[in-house]
Amino acid sequence: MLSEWLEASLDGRSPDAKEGALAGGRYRIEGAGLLELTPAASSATAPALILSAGIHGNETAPIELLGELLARLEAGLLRLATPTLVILGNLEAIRAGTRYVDTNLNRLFRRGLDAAGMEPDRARALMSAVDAFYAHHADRPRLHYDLHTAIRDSQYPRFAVDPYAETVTPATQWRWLAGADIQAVLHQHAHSWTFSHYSKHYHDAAAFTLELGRALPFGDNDLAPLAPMARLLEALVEDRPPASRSAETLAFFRVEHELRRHAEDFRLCFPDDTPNFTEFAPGTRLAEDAIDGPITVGERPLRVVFPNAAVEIGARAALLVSAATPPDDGT
Ligand SMILES: O=C(O)CCC(=O)N[C@@H](CCC(=O)O)C(=O)O
Ligand SMILES: [Zn+2]
Repeated sequence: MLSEWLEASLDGRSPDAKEGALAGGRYRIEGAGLLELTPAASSATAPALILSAGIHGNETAPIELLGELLARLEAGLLRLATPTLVILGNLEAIRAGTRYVDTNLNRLFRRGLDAAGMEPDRARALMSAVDAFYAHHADRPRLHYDLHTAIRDSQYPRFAVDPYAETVTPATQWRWLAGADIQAVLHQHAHSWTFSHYSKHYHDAAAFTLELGRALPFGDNDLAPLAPMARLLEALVEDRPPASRSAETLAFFRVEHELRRHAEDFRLCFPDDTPNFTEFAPGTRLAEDAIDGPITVGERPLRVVFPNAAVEIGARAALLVSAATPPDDGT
C-alpha cells in the first residue's frame, strides 16, 4: 500500500506492493525512496512534477507533509491528474535523524560527480531518477519543489531559495508560492549544485528549495502553518489552479556574497541562535577565519542567511544577502 512506502523506505524494508491503483491513476515504487504516480489521463499542460523531501535527514516536517499528501491520495480524497515523482532524499540520514551521514547531499547534484561514498551514490541515483522522469514526460512543463526546514528561526519562517540559472522563473510561480504563504524569495547569485538547482540548470524546470520553518524531530512539528503549502501540493497533483496571491506580498532578496569556511579555526561573531535574515550594519565583524582573516560587512548593510560555523572545511558557512527588486509578477 502507498502509505506503507514512506515507512518501508525509512525502515529499509522493501514494501509489499511495488505498484497499485489509486484514484485517477497508479503508483509504482521505482526504488528506495522513489515513488512515481502516473495519472490514467492528464491534460497536456499538467506539469511533470517532482516533490522531494529529506535531502537533509533531520528536516522532518516536509516528510510529514508528503506523507499526508500520499494518505489523501490513497484515501481517494484527491484524484491524481499530474505525473508526479515523490522522492525521499537521504534515507540513511533520515533514519539517523542527522543532516547528513558523511557529507552534505545537497552540494553534490552535478553531472560528472566522481566522488565515492554513500551520499555521492545517492546523488547519482537521484539525478538518474530525475533525468528518466523528465525524459519520459519530455513535452510537459517541468516543476520541482525540494522541501526543507532550516536550522534556526527566521524573520521570514517560510521562504523559497531560487537557484541560479540562465532561465527566467515563470511569474506564476511567485503567485502560487505567495498563495501558499511563502513569505520571501532568495535569488542565488551563482551555481550551487543543490537538488533544485539540478532540475533548473540541467532540465530548465521551475525549481525551488522551499524552507518551511525550523527543523524538528518527527512528532514535534506543527503542520498548521504549512496548511496553505499542503493545499498548493494538492492542487498540483490534481492539476487544479492553485490559490494565487500577488507577488507584492513576497519580500525578495539576492545573495551578495557567500561566506566560506576555509580554516579549522573558524568562528562566526554572532550568537548561534541569530535568526535568518538578521541585518548587520556596515563595519560589523561577521566571522574570523584563521586563513582568510576577519570578514566584515562593507559599505552597505547585509543580512545573514543559513549561518553555520560547523560546516565542512571549504563549504558555505553563511549567505550574505540584500533586498532585491521584486520581479514583474505578470498580473
Ligand atoms: O538552516 C540552515 O542553515 C540550512 C538549511 C538548508 O538546508 N538549506 C539548504 C538551501 C539550499 C539552497 O541553497 O538552495 C541547503 O543548505 O542545502
Ligand atoms: Zn535542508
